[in-house]
Amino acid sequence: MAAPTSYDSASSPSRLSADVVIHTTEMHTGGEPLRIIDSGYPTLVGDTILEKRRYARQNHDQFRTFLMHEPRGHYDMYGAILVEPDAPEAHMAALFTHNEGYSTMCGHAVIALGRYAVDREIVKPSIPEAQVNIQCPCGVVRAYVSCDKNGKTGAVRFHSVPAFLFAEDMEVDVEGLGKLRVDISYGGAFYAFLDAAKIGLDVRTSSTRDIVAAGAKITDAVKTQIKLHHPDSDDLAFLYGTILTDGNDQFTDEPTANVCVFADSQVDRCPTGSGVTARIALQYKKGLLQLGQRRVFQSGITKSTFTGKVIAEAKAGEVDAVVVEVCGRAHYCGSNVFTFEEDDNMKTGFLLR
Ligand SMILES: O=C(O)[C@H]1NCC[C@@H]1O
Repeated sequence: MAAPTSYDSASSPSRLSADVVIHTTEMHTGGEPLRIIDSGYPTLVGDTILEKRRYARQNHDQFRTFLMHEPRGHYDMYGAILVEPDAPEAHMAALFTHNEGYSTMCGHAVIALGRYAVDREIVKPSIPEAQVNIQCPCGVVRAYVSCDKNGKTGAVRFHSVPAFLFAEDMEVDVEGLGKLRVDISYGGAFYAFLDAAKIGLDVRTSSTRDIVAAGAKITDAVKTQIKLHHPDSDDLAFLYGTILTDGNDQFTDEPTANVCVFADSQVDRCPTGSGVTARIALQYKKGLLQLGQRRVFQSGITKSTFTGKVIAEAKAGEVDAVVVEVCGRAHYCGSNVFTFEEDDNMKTGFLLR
C-alpha cells in the first residue's frame, strides 16, 4: 500500500469544486467508525498541531462537513486528517473530526491509526509489536501494534498523555434533570462523568435516544456553569462530552459499562479510548483502582470492549496525573473516493437525526 499523501498533496483544491477527489480508508474500532483521509484534503498550515487544528476550522471546515455529514457521512461519523507532525518523536500526526468540529484526542482513532501506520509502512512492522508515535492535538500518544509472523497487524495498545481528575462532585443545574453532581476528568479531552442510575437510566438497557438526550443536557450545563483549565493550552480546555456509567468504579474483574455522548449529541459506539483514560484517572485518584490493575470497559450500546490500566504516575503541569494504557482492536471495512459536482446544492452536506 502507498504511504498517505493527505499532507503533501499540494495540488489538492483548497475549495470544494469539481476538481476535488478525496480518497479515504474506512475502519472501525469496537463499532465506532473512522474515516481516514488518505489524500485530497487541502494542506493545513501551522507550526504546531494546535495551529493546524485552528487553521482547519477557520479555513476548510466545508471539507469536514463534506466528509462527515450526509450524503457521504452521517450524524455519528468520525474522521482523521493526517497532518505533518511537528513533534520530533512522532511518526505521524492526526486531527480528529466529528459532526460539530475537531476534537483534541481520540483513542479509537489511535487504535485504528496504529494498524494503518504499520500496514501502510509509515512505520516498519516488528514482531511482536511495532511502536507508532502518533501526535494528537493533546500531545504525542504512543501506540504499540501487534504484528504476527505473517505480517498481520492486530490488537493495539496505547499510552495516553497525562490524564487527571479535574474536579470531583461538582454541582450543576441541568435542564429537565435538576441539580446533579458530576466528576470532570481529562484523558486528552475533558469529560463529565455521572452514574446513569442517578437519573433513572441504565447504560446497558436504556434507549440510546434517552441516553443521548441526557448526556447532551449535562454537557450543556457543565459548559455554561464550570470553567475548565488545562496547564498546556487553552485550546484543550473545553468539555468534549458526557460519559454516563454503570457506577461500578470500584475495581472488580467484571467489565464496567459506559456510554459517551460527545460533540453535538454524537454517540460513541465503542467504550471511548480517551473516555476510558479519563475514567481510569478518576478511579485511580479516588483510590478505587491501583497501579497496574487492568479493567475491562464495555460500550453499554454495542457491548464492544477496551481494556485499560494505570501504568505510571505523571504530572500535567503542577497537577497529579497518570499515564493510562488502553487496548483495543480496529478493523478495515472499505475505502472510498469522494467527488463533488458543481450543480449539487447539497455541497457541504447536511445532518439528519
Ligand atoms: O475513543 C475515543 O476517544 C473517541 N471515540 C469518539 C469520541 C472520542 O474522541
